[in-house]
Amino acid sequence: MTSAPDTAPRATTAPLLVAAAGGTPAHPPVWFMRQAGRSLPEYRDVRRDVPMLTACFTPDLVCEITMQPVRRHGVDAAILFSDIVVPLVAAGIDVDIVPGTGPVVAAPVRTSQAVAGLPGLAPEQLAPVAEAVRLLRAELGETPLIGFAGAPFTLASYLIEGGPSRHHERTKALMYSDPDTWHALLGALAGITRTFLEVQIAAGVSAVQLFDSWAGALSERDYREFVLPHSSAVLAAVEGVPRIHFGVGTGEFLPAMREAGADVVGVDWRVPLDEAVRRLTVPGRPAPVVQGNLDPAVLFADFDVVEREVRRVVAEGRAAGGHIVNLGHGVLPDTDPTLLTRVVDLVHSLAP
Ligand SMILES: Cc1c2[nH]c(c1CCC(=O)O)Cc1[nH]c(c(CCC(=O)O)c1C)Cc1[nH]c(c(CCC(=O)O)c1C)Cc1[nH]c(c(C)c1CCC(=O)O)C2
Repeated sequence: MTSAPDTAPRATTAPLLVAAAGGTPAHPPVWFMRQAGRSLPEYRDVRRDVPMLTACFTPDLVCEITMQPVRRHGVDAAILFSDIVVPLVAAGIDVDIVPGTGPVVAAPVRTSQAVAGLPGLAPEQLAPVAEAVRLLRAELGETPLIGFAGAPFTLASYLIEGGPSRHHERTKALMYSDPDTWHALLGALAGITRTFLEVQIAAGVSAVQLFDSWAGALSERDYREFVLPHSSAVLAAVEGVPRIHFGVGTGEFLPAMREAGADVVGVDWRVPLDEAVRRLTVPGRPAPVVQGNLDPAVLFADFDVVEREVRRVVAEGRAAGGHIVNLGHGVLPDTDPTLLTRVVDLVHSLAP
C-alpha cells in the first residue's frame, strides 16, 4: 500500500521556500542544477551498470541519487533525479538517453499526422516517479524537494530534431511554416508536462522548476507568440507550491518568462542579477524573486576567483525580492565536487 500524499503545510522556515516567497531567510539558500550527476563519484558508482532511463524508473535508485548531493554538500534543496524526457517515455514515445549525447528520438515528430498520433499520459503511467517522491519526502525531513519538468518548447525541440540541436532549425521551420501543427504539438506537450508536474506535486514535492533550456534560441516576439501560451498553461495548473521558470540565454525576455506564471525566474550567467531584477521589475507588483547565476565554468578557476564570483552573485541578488543561489546552468560533469561543497559553505556564511 502507498501512503497518502503529504498534504501537511510545508516547512515554511526552509530558506529556499522563504526566499521563493519573497521573504528573508536565515541564510541565502543554495542548490545546483544537475547537482546529482556525473560530478559525483558515488553517482558514477550506482549508475555503472544501470542505463539512465532505467534508473529514472527505479524508485530506490532515484531516492539514493537524489539524496547524494544533499548528504555531501548540505544544499538547501534536493532536486528529483529524473529527466525531462521521462514523461515522454512513460507515455510510450520511443526516446533514449545516449551517454554523452542526450535524448535521442527514434521517430522524430515533424508532420500533423505525427502530432495527431502522439499518445497522452495518464498519472498511473508515472507510478514509479510518484513512489520515488514519497520515499524522498520521508528521507528529506525539512529539506525541500524540487520537482521539475521540461517546458513544451524544449521538449518539442528534441521531438522535432530527433536529438540535441545547435540551431533548432527544423523546430523553427515547423513553427514558422505550419503554426497550426506547431500549436497542436505544444498543446499536447503541455498536457503531458502538466501531468508530470501534477503527479510530483500530489506525491509531495515542495516546489517545481520548469526547464525551458533551449527557449533562448528564440526572439522575444516568437517566444510570446509560439511558446508563452503553452508554458503558461503548464504553470497555471501548478497549485500550492512555488514555481521556478528557467531558460538559458533568455535574458532578452525575462519579463515574458515571469509573465508565463513564475514565482521565481531563473537567470543564466549572461545577465548580472541586479540587471535581471531591473528588467523584471513591474511597478505595482512585488519585487521579483530570482535564482542563479554563477557561471558553471567559474568552478574550473582558482578558488579565490570562485569566492569573488560567489560574493558578487550574492551581492547582486540583494537587489531582488528574494534570491536562491544557483549556477546559471547545470554542473559540468568534470567539476570537482569538493568545490561545490565549499561554495555551499561560503554562501551559508554570507548575509542574505
Ligand atoms: C535539456 C535537459 C535534459 N534533461 C534536463 C534538461 C533541462 C536542464 C538543462 O538544461 O540541463 C533535466 C535534468 N536531467 C537530469 C536532472 C536531474 C536533477 C538534477 O540534478 O538537476 C534534470 C533536472 C539528470 C540527467 N540527465 C542526463 C544525465 C546524464 C546521464 C548520465 O549520467 O549518463 C543526468 C544526470 C542525460 C541528459 N538529459 C538531457 C541532456 C542534455 C543530458 C546529458 C547528456 C550527456 O551529456 O550525457 C536533456
